Amino acid sequence: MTALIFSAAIESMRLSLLSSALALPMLYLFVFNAVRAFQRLRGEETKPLLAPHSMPLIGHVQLFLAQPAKLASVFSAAEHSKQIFRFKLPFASLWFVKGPSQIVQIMSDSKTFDFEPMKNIALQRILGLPGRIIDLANRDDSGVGRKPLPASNIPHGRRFNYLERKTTKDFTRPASHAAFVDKFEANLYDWVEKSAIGDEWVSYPDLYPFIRTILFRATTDAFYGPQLLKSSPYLEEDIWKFDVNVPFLAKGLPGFLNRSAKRVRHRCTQAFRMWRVSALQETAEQLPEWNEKSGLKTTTLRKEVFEQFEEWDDTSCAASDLAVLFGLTSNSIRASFWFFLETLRSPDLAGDAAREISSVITTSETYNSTDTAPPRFDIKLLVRLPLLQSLFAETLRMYVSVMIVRTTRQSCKLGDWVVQKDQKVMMCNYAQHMDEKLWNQDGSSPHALDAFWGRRFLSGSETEKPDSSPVAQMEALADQSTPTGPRFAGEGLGAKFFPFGMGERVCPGRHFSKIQSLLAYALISESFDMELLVEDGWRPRVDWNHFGYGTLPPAMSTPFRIRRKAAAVV
Ligand code: HEM
Repeated sequence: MTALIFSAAIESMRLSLLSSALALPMLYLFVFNAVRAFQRLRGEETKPLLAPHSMPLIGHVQLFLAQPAKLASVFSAAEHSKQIFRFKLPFASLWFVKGPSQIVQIMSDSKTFDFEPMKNIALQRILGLPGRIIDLANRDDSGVGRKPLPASNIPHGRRFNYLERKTTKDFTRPASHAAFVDKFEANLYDWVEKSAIGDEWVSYPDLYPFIRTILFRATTDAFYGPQLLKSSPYLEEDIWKFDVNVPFLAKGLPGFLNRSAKRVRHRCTQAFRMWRVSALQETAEQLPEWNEKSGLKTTTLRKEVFEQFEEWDDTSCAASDLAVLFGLTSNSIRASFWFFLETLRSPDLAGDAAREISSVITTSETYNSTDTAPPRFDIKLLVRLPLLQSLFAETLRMYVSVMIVRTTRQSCKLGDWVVQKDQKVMMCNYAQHMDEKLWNQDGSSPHALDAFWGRRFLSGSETEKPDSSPVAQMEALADQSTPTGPRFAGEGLGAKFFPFGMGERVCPGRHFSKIQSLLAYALISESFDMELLVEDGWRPRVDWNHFGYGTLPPAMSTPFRIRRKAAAVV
């Protein structure tokens, strides 16, 4: 009996303990739901909707680390009218911004939305720079504008982010850019003239490495001068190995999972270390815009900035040079590959592109292997040709994917939401470029966004009704050079189309990138016949492992054949 009473007492104690243990979370849940319901009623919910595919405990980790194609489709499918979604990652939540006006707000307000996460991914993870340099960059809260941000106390000489960026961007100064383009053009012509390809067809297994080699050498020699690749001929191969490893490095995964990633990065850095010793001897003041030893002035200006900061040693400077070479070549050369591929795939586009190109040739002879030089182009007019610009823009729309991340420096309002300080927000240009509701509002366009349509960025073309709005008529009157015919309409599209980012951090290489693709296509297609050896309509799959890190590379080879154009019959 006693035992029964005792066990009944124990049972009742257990139940009361259990119920009080349950009561607390239930009370919490009740209060939480009541607060949320109240906030919802007042339109003040504190967190945006969770994105799909979150898993218990690990949230969206798997999606970000191992399912890039699925991530791309989640980004693209998210409705922009809902503005913001939330991804759960360990120790952090990431707000993914889809609303066009919120994207414009973030990109144009660098006082509130700090570039720091992008810098940290690049310096710490991708380049593996030591902590003292990351601290230097992170302690500098003065922004990258000429005027430091009002809240900052950093002395001018310690404004590392501003000084480094200013000297790197020196290549966009008109005189420097002109020297860069001149050299790039000369290097391309040199390749055309010296190439062993004759007037018999030669087959190649893959168009991507073919274009890559031509453009990598022409671009790198133009920026750094020819000494860099001469002293380290293996750098070209290594940089593309490094390129393959960038997604791995950027994710911050443990090194033992991929030992070759750091090895290749080390070899690339060593190449720059060697080059710096012999190339960067003079002061920028003594140098012309371009010289054989160190290329553009920017390479020496950057060295001079690094010398002002004791945190930077030789290896770190060399790693930073590697970052510039990577920025200069990776995204834009891949874009050039897709430009060639998509244009050559369509006889209709290739034919119209050839007609446009012939209108900006400045030399009269048609090129052939024996008696005349390759044609010359008016580059200023070339980059304004409507169809060529549309082809380039459509290439970027289809193949560029950059995850752009910022952190809030202070709490602020973003659309319907209040964002707390230190919240990471992310946008992805690919998600906007593939959003049917943004591009095809009334659902009437026959041109799906997952198919390349080279005339998408033309207005007033035969494929579209001419734009007869008063604004279009005013523009046509003002632009006497193209009074009729299609016009390029790919600028000022805001958050619908921003392959190069926007605002203060817009890509400084965007003009060069366009020149690179258009000039390379014009010169090579005018000098050689090229044919893809693939079935009609075929195109290589993209390599989704690079989703979010720039222009997507192809995951398959594209065989093709090429021969020098036959002599013109006079
Ligand atoms: C198709 C080619 C390219 C694409 C799609 C591309 C894309 C981008 C994007 C989206 C950003 C902005 C990132 C952000 O806002 O967080 C950026 C920044 C940058 N890009 Fe490019 N880029 C290309 C070519 C180039 C080239 C040729 C260079 C030449 C050096 C270059 C150098 C840079 C640099 C230095 C920055 C950082 C700017 C800063 O610190 O404010 N890019 N790029």
